Amino acid sequence: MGALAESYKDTLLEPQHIPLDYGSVHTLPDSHVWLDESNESPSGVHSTGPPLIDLADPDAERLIIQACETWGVFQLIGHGIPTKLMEAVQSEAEKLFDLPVDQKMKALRSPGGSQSGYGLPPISPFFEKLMWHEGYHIMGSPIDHAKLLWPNDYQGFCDTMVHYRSQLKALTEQLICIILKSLNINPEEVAWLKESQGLSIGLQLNCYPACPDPTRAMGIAPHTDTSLITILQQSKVSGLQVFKDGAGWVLVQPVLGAITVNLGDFFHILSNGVFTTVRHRVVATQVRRLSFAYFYAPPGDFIVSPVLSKDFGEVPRYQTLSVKEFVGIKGKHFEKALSVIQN
Ligand SMILES: C=C1C[C@]23C[C@H]1CC[C@H]2[C@@]12CCC[C@@](C)(C(=O)O1)[C@H]2[C@@H]3C(=O)O
Ligand SMILES: O=C(O)CCC(=O)C(=O)O
Ligand SMILES: [Fe+2]
Repeated sequence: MGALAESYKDTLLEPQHIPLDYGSVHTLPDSHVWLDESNESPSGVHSTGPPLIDLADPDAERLIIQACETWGVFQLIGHGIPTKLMEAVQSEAEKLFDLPVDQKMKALRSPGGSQSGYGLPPISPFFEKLMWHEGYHIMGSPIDHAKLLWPNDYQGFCDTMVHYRSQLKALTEQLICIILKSLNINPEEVAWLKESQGLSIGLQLNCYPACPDPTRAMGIAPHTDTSLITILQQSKVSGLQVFKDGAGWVLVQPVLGAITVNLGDFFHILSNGVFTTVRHRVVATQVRRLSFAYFYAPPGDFIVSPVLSKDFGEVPRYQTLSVKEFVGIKGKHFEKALSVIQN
């Protein structure tokens, strides 16, 4: 199923690491109070956000590379993902998160197992407080878990998710080719791009329930993605913020029909630190917000080695290691993982 299935597999999920029955909670419990960390730099919210790029623009490739260097995130239109499909994913996910909590608990992610299923973000054990979040992760076939949720009516959900995943795969690989070429790597020579064998692909459905006290809660704590790139579909409700040096936390304002593209840790290492692995978080909101994140990483045995050149530097800033090894280091050291492998 790929190396990402092993992410955070040794982080200890305690009994409290299960989502609350959010519908029945009307004040923020102490377990979920992050004080005003989620509000630490309100000024940043007013800065201009990451660029909006049209993939059909003749200049798109240059703009994408520029965004990889400066922001590590951009919004994309002209991406070819059908609006109908994006809407279908939204409505299937709504149907899922609308289920009574007892029903959702039947598909609870099992500790030590693969990442699939219902639960809090796997990074939860790194924090003292809990996030105002419930998620559902799909890795490999969605059928087994969906059957637990809807014993007689799982096909529509599964077909939609599988169709969405395959459309996103094609788009993701198109973007990866553009970025690899800028690193002087010939995509034709990258075996996993041609054969798709052993790739790590995960589709995470995120739900941030309506929060009674959003400024003191946290949707998803700051993190970088353990991926090459992540494709994110935000709903109309804003909440995603990215950290930009000099500006602080900057809102990624949802744009109708656009998708958000994040660079993850592996492109940062491959580019010898020139492309940004964007640190981001999600603030809690007064109204429910859904988002869908598609994570793409190379096979576990792929060796990630910084590209060296005049443009990317002649001295490697990071150690060479396999995807699997980095996933292990991330699971242990989380936000410090990149500094652990720094030369
Ligand atoms: C495919 C992936 C990427 C994972 C690990 C594995 C399965 C779940 C993903 C997320 C989804 C929610 C945020 C995050 C930070 C988390 O807690 O779980 C992500 C994490 C990562 O990007 O590291
Ligand atoms: O909800 C969002 O906009 C972002 C979610 C996210 O960062 C993730 O799933 O890794
Ligand atoms: Fe993320």
